Parts: sequence; structure tokens; C-alpha cells
Amino acid sequence: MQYTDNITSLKGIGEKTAGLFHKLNITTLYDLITFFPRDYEQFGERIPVSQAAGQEPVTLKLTLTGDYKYRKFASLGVGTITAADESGQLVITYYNAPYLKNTLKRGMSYYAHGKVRTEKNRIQMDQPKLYTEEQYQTLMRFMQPKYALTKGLSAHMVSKAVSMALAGLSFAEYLPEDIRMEYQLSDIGKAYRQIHFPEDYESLILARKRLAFDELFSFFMQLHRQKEITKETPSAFSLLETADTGRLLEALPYKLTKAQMRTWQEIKDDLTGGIVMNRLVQGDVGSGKTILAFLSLLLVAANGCQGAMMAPTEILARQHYEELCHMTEAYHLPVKPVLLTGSVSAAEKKKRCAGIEKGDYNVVIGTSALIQEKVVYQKLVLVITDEQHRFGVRQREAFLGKGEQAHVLVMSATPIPRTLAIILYGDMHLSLVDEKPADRLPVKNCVITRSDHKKAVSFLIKETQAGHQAYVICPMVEENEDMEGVADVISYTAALKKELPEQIRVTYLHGRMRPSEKDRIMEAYLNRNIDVLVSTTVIEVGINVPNATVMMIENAERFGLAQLHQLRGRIGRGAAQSYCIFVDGSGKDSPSERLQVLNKSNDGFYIAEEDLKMRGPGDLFGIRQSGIMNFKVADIYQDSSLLMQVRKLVEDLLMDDPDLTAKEHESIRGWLSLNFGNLVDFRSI
Ligand SMILES: Nc1ncnc2c1ncn2[C@@H]1O[C@H](COP(=O)(O)OP(=O)(O)OP(=O)(O)O)[C@@H](O)[C@H]1O
Repeated sequence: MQYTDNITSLKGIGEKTAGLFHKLNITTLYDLITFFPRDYEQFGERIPVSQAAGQEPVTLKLTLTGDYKYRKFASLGVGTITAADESGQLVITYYNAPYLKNTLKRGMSYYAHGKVRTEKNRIQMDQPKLYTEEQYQTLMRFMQPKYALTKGLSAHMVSKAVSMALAGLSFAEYLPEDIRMEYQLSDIGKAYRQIHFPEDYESLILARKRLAFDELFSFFMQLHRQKEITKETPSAFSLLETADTGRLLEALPYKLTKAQMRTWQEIKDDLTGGIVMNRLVQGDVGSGKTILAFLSLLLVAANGCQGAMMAPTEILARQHYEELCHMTEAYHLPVKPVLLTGSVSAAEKKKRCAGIEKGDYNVVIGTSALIQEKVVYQKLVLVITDEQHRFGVRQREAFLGKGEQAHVLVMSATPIPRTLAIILYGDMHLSLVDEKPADRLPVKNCVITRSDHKKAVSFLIKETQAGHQAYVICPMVEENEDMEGVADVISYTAALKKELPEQIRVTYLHGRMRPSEKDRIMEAYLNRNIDVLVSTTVIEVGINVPNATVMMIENAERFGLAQLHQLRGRIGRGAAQSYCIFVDGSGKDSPSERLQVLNKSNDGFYIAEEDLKMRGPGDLFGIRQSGIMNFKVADIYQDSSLLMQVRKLVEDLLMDDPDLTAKEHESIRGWLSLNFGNLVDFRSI
């Protein structure tokens, strides 16, 4: 039997059953044995009926004391039979199972497994599974796997198929003995057997560790190979540094921070170095990444080529576009920018696309409209994605495909914990903008409960009357009966208007508004025609209004810490002191511990680490939805130290033997070729 054999080679799996397995993406025996259980069931010792009622499933040893009675109520058939042990009796119920009349007979004994409840003083057991003594003894010896099934495919069918595959395959160990010893890894065949049918908890842990190791090992091997490829790809465009970028830097009303200067130098070296750039610029909120993107676009434009920048929201794209237009005009830059977003009319879009194709524009800024098939670039040399992880995998691939080996610059304001950064951006060079402009004062924070609402509003009035602006964030757009106690933008605005003096101008903003309406409001806020903006998290990413100095976040307990930090990043962007008020709306007397993390720190990296610890990686930054965490067993939080160890091991191995040609590494090479197809394609992350 081979890993690559079709599952139909197993006895009892015909075309029809194979079709059901296909629904779970299982075609080969390898797919089958890597279809890991989602949980396990431990069958324990049996207990007496008198102690059985409760939430957990239990096992009872019962003798049937009556006959099976079957009655129909409309379309529901209900079958009951009485049973007892030495401590008491109960009634067993099955639904729509008339045929059990022939099997369940008075006097028979079974081990019954299921949940027991008490109803009107009667003890009831619904649809228990029945086993003979011998069957139950076998079950008790192993933890039983639970699989994520599909209709028509039972747990028993999957377990049986897995057992057959495990028995038929010969698992050749590919890891050299010294590595297995060093990392205390069990044998590969044993690991597969024990992950499906563990003898006990310890064996399961060991199996899991071995399989997580294998997954991470393949991942880093592939990552390393990709890094090598990226490192060596020569760029088809030779760009030269022109005087324009220096001129812009001279003309700006501020001097770049040291971190900005260092990053700009790194980008410049990449762009003019003859090799395709693949760089991630990571900087905390408000650290000044946009100007670095503009300098890069300017360099490309000054070389007669095109650059494009994709932002995750319409508002943000427009903001970047307007800022670039402003700079182009003010400093006479050789830039011809164009905006391409979903809300541009079809006729106008056609016109702009024609201009892009002809080369009338050399900088294109937009949302995902930039990568629609119709857009053809004349000479796209640089692609910049802002807040990359918000884009879907396919979108990013399409964007890259628009240019021929274009330089890639990714800007991220999300401070990503180290382990996660390695997974997400392991193949990229990293620039850290780890310094904020010198004129910034750290945001002052406080966490309050709703009982302090009046005080918070007085503060809002004081700040707005001093000429500053404020944001109030609510989790919901409009009132919802099912979400009592959760603030919504629409009712909150109405209530706030009543609380504030008339001259303070309050407006709301949310994601369900028309794009043109959202733009109009943002524009008005930017131009100081609105004092308080009540909004959902649509303003979370990138919006830059330096005059806004207060943010009040209602129901802060409902947001993740990293997201709250992003929201708070909308203030503290100018020279004035800013304040963030987190309102814990959970109704508890004192605010939650979790929010104190934000109270204590303004450091995005620290907050992201804390968030990761509290929530696990899958919930962070919507990564689960975007399909980035494709590991089946490994968990980058739980296995973070293993992850670091494996990364080091792979680096050392490849340093000594880059092509894995040494005799002792032959088996690793063979195994990797089997696995690469199943791994995360990190180029597309
Ligand atoms: N070196 C600097 N000195 C002073 N102000 C600066 C400096 N660099 C950028 N700025 C200004 O700081 C503000 C924030 O910059 P920018 O919008 O680029 O932040 P960002 O890093 O993109 O943050 P976010 O990810 O939160 O959007 C802008 O108004 C920008 O003009």
C-alpha cells in the first residue's frame, strides 16, 4: 500500500463511499491518515443508575426489564423500553427506530453509553449506544476518535477506513535518529496510529508533538526554499535614484525619524539593487509609514515606470490619493496619480483604465478594484499593499500577477507577535519603523464602566470646546433586540446630541452607508466641520485626522486588544495630548482585567503578544477566516517554542547541506517531495 493510493483501494470503499470522503477532501490514503480527529471520547468505568443524571455522557450496565413499545406521534416515532441495574431503573428512548423491536428483548444485558436526565421523577436515557461486554472492554482500552463528519459518513466508517490504512501502510521513518533523540520525537508510524487511536493521554501528546514537528519542519523547509528563490530573482527593471525623492524630503514640513530614514534607505537599496524587492514594513500605528510608500512610488514614477498602492478600504484609498495629489502639486513632483475604487462610475473607470494602459498615469491608488481583470498596466514595477493581511489570498495573488516580477512592498500597522510574523511573512525582508515622530505625546488612557458616562461626556465637551475633535466607537450600527446593552451608532448619536451643547456638531458613520456618503462625512470631519464622529470600526484602519484628540470606545469588552489598539491609533497623531476612554459595558462593577493591558501600555507589540496569549492565534486579526493558519496539528501559540526550535534546525541543516544531498538526508528529501503539495503556499499569504 502506498500513501498516494486512492482510498478505493481499501476493502469496503466503493465509488459511492469514496464520494462521501471526497466531500471531506479525502482522496488518497495520505489524505485519510492526515484527517485527524477533532476530539476524542474516553469510555470510562460504568456507574450505577442512581448516580447517572447529569450533563456528561455515562456508561451504565443495564438489563432490559420490559418490552420495546413503539408509538407514532404525527411524523415522530417514539420507542421506549425499561431497563435497570442493582441501584435503580430507567426508561430508554429511541426515535424513528421501529426495527429495534426485533433486537431489544426483555432480559438482555448491555453496556449503554449516553446522557441521562431526570424528568418528572423518572430517569431517562435518550438514544444510548449499546455495546456487549466484550465490545465495551475493547473501547475502554483506547480513546475513541471523533471526526468532523459529513452526512452519510459515520464515525465508524471513518475509523474503520483509517484503521485499515494504518495497518496497510508501512511508515518509513525519514528523520535521522539523532534528530528524533534530540527533540524527543516518537516514531512516525506510531505517531499516526496514536493520533487516531491513542492508548492514553500521554501517547496522544507525544503523537501530536511528532506530527506538529513534521508540519513545521516541512513548512520551514519550503519557506527557506522560497526565500532562496526570492533572494535571487533579478529585477527586469533597473531603477536609478533621482533627485526628486531628496527634494521631497527637503520640502516636507518635518524631518523623517531615524527609523523612517533607515527604512527608506533599505527600500531604496532594494529598488535600485537589481533584485526583486520583497519587503514588509512594519510600524506601530501613527509611526509614519505612508510617506515611505509615497517616496517609493515617486522613485518609480521618476524612472518612467508605474507603481500601484492598494488600500483595504475606500476611505483610506481616497485619503492616500488626496494626500499624494496635495504633495504632487505643492512640491511639483513628476507624479500623475489616479484613483481607482469601486464607487467610481463605470464610464469614468473605463477612462481611467485606458489612461493606466497608455501610461498617462504613473501612480495608481485604490482598493481591490486595482486588480480587477480589466485593469491593464503599461509598466507596473512596484506594488504596495497597505495592511496586507486584510486582503484575501487570491486578491493578493492577482495583484502580483499584474506586474512582471514587480517589486513588492507590504505595509502593516498590526504589530504581529514574532511567531506569527515568521509564519506570515517569513519569506520577506523586514523593516521596522519602531519610533514615532518626536513631537508626539503618548496617549493617556482610562478604563471606566457605564456609571462614569456623565464624567466622560463632560470631558468630551471640554476637549471639543478647546477646538479638538473626538471619536466615539460603538460595536453595532443600529439597535438590535437580541443584543441588549450593546451600544449602536444610530441610537447613541441621537442620545449624545441631547447630552451635548447645541453648538457641538455630532454625526455618525458606519459601513452600511453608501461610499459617497462615507466619503462626504470623512471629508467634513477632516475639514473640522464635525466635532464628534460616532462610528463603527470602519474608521479603524489608517484614517489620519491629527486634530482628533479624544476617543471613547463603548463596549470595549467586545473587541480584541489588537483591534482596540488599532482604533486608539486614530488619535495621538498630532502634537496635542490625546486621550482614550475604554468603556466596559459588560455591566460588571469593575472593568475587566483584559482592558487594563491597554490602560497600562501604548506599545502595539506588547499588546499583540498579550492578545495572542488570551485568545489564541486563530482569532487574531481575522486570520482564521483568511485561511492562513493551514496547519492541521501545529498551533503557533501552543507550539511556539517548538516552532522556534524547528526553524533553527532547518536553518542549520540547510546551511550544512543546502540541497539535502548527503546520504543521511536522502529520506528527508523524499518525504518533503510527498508533502510539499499539502502545505501552506506562503507566497500567497
Ligand atoms: N517624521 C515625522 N514627523 C512628524 N510627523 C510625521 C512624520 N512622519 C509622518 N508624520 C505625520 O504623522 C501622521 C501619521 O502618519 P501616517 O499616516 O503615515 O501613519 P501610519 O504609520 O500610516 O499609521 P497608521 O498605520 O495608523 O495609519 C501623518 O499626519 C504624517 O504626516
